[in-house]
Amino acid sequence: MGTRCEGLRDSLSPIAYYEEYSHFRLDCLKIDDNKELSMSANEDLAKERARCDFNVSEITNILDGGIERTKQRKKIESIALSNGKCCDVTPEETLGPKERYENAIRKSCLYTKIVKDQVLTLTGLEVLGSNSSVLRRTADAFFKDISPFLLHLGMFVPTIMGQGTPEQQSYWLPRALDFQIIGTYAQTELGHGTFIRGLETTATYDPDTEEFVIHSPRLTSYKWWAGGLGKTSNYCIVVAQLYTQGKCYGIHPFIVQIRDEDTHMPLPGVRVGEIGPRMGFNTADNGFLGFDHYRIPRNHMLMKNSQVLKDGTYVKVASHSKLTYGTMVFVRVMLVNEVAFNLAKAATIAVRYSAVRRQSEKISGEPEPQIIDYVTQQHKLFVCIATAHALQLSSNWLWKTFSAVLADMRGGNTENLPELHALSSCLKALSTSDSAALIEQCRLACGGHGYMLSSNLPLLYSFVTATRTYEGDYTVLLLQTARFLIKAWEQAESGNPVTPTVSYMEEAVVGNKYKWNGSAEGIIKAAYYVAAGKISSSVTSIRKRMKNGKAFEDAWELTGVQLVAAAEAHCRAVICDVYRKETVRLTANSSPNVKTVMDQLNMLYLSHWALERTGDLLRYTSTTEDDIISCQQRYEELLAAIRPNAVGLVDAFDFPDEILQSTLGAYDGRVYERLMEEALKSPLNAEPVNRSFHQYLKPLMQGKL
Ligand SMILES: CCCCCCC/C=C/C(=O)SCCNC(=O)CCNC(=O)[C@H](O)C(C)(C)COP(=O)(O)OP(=O)(O)OC[C@H]1O[C@@H](n2cnc3c(N)ncnc32)[C@H](O)[C@@H]1OP(=O)(O)O
Ligand SMILES: Cc1cc2nc3c(=O)[nH]c(=O)nc-3n(C[C@H](O)[C@H](O)[C@H](O)COP(=O)(O)OP(=O)(O)OC[C@H]3O[C@@H](n4cnc5c(N)ncnc54)[C@H](O)[C@@H]3O)c2cc1C
Repeated sequence: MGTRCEGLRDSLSPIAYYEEYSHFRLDCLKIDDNKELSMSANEDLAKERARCDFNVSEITNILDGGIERTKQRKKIESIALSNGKCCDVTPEETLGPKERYENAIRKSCLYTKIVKDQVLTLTGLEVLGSNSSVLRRTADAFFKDISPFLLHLGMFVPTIMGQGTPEQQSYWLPRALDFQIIGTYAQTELGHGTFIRGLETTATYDPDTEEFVIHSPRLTSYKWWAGGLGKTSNYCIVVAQLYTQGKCYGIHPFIVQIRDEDTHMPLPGVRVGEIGPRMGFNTADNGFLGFDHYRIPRNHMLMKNSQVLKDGTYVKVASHSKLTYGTMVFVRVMLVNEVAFNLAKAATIAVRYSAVRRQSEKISGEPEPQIIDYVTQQHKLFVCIATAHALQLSSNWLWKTFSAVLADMRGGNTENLPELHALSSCLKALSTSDSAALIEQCRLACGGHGYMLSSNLPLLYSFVTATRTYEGDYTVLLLQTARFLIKAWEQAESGNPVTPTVSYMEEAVVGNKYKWNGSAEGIIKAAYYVAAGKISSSVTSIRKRMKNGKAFEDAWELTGVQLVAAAEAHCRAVICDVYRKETVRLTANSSPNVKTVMDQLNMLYLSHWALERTGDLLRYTSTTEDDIISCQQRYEELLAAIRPNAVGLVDAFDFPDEILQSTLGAYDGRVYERLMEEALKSPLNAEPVNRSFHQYLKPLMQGKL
């Protein structure tokens, strides 16, 4: 295709060039007829699939959580995709902000109707809970960016379920699940996101009318950011400082109607709008919201964990003061799965493209190699596949832990909540941070074409990098985990029992140095020793600072960098451990080749992180330089071993093209054809000469401006 353009620009006048160009456009569109560029799949990809030595669907089933889950997912996908209305004729990224939003609403309604009429009847509510990733995955066939309804099912409904009394649930849930009302979660304000005890919106109880008066006392108290708030939602959860009988009881959740159910006009006393263009999330109408002494009925306070009686008496029901934060914990757990899924998409795009793309010469005069044959490319990409597995399996494990703690709490036992909070915080922080960095690595691995929006890599990045910030910023959440770790260390030091995920401390407090052994179990143990070493160093620093006269808070603050590193190391060890154990468990009955390739990926992940942290290994364990050299050698052997199966491994993620939405990553590998097809949809190609030529360019070029 390149040869058709060569020299055109040099030999033709601009107008002739455009004329020639528009002719060229038609030629391109005729490519299918004259077979100059084939419609058939790329040959290199076909060869890659032929050389794959394991059964791809076996790994698909493992990742889905079993063969039945795969069948159900495929059924749901086929229902959604067979509808045929999910694809945009005009790429959504080429639309203006209003059209983009309107198109997103059109598709959200269409998708919701399919889910309500066809999916829920098939699966029941399970698809909204433990199996919700199926719906999330299918939704990506409809939205390249984000649905304005994301927060409705993602946070509004879960908050009612987690914070509402049974009566409140039976009133609100049927309306919400039937989409008679659409809601969001408005917690963050202009002035405060992280420090939620500092929120400024007030909810003051008036016993005379049995109402709460919701008020935004100043600009910084305006709600800011909630997805779907700007234009879509007519209800929302508002998190506000509760005042009753002259006393403030801290933040509580309220259900607040903000728009008329019929006209959709904002109600009197409510000021609502959209916050303006963002790095991503541009179809999600993130909004602002302010209240002017706006009244809501008393029973719109979500009262499962605490209540305000008719006379204004405050009653604490819950046994743990942080249960109001429950929705955040739930979403943090969900996000680990969410980013694993997006990283798997990026890896699929980059690996397939790297099998199609040929560049440079390894040996003079030889054909250009597929770029996936460069070991540096393998180094960039295979860790992405392995990390997607690691995070997917960790997310399944975290979900099980979450469900168990939730079941305990239903029986009034909150004993394991601190451990769940520490785990969900650090796993959310690390999974989002790793995924964002690796999606960007995938984009870079695709060279210039990765920069095209049609590759889908930039949008995946803009979405996933936001997950590192929202639902608790990376640093802030790791510091939460660090609080738990420091306390656990002190417990272990004094010989008291500690909870399962920190049991490694019991051995480490004795002060042994771990001797490296290159097995999977050995690397995991070394990772735990690194975590223990960093926690111990942090404790020593805090104590030293306190000994020198600092208050605990100051000593803690000054040790912040070490504390974050300690929490990161702890979380990395947990991921390595869970990934290993789950791989062994899930492949126990697999065919030998599946076992081998899953083991290779797992070892690759472990060796990768060992090599990334050689300084820590040398400092906190008895690892030697020779050990590092042999680890590096093993890592390079693993790259070579995985190479023939790389395309098979990303095929196992089983993304239909409609969900992947990428010119570079489609199953058939027709990369260049798709790039050109998408380019031709650019609004700038609708006419040969843009009017700005006559208005500005021509006068400039002819000296008449
Ligand atoms: C797939 C669905 C996609 C949905 C899309 C979502 C779009 C985005 C939505 C949002 O972003 S919504 C807004 C989310 N906002 C946040 O996440 C705010 C982050 N901040 C916090 O969570 C908290 O403020 C804080 C950082 C945890 C601090 O809270 P606080 O100041 O109240 O506590 P501390 O004094 O630091 O700690 C006291 C004590 O409480 C324990 N703790 C804190 N949080 C929890 C919890 N969630 N559960 C259990 N325990 C908790 C903490 O560990 C301390 O314990 P001790 O050390 O004293 O024992
Ligand atoms: C795309 C997107 C969607 C969102 N959707 C919603 C939504 O639907 N509903 C909602 O309520 N909110 C939403 N948010 C808001 C989000 O939850 C907050 O932005 C997030 O919790 C971070 O808070 P912040 O913006 O106040 O950052 P800040 O707290 O101001 O953080 C700024 C910097 O200060 C550092 N910092 C802050 N506190 C500390 C500390 N104690 N110790 C050390 N460092 C600290 C942070 O690490 C960070 O580097 C959304 C945000 C985004 C980007």
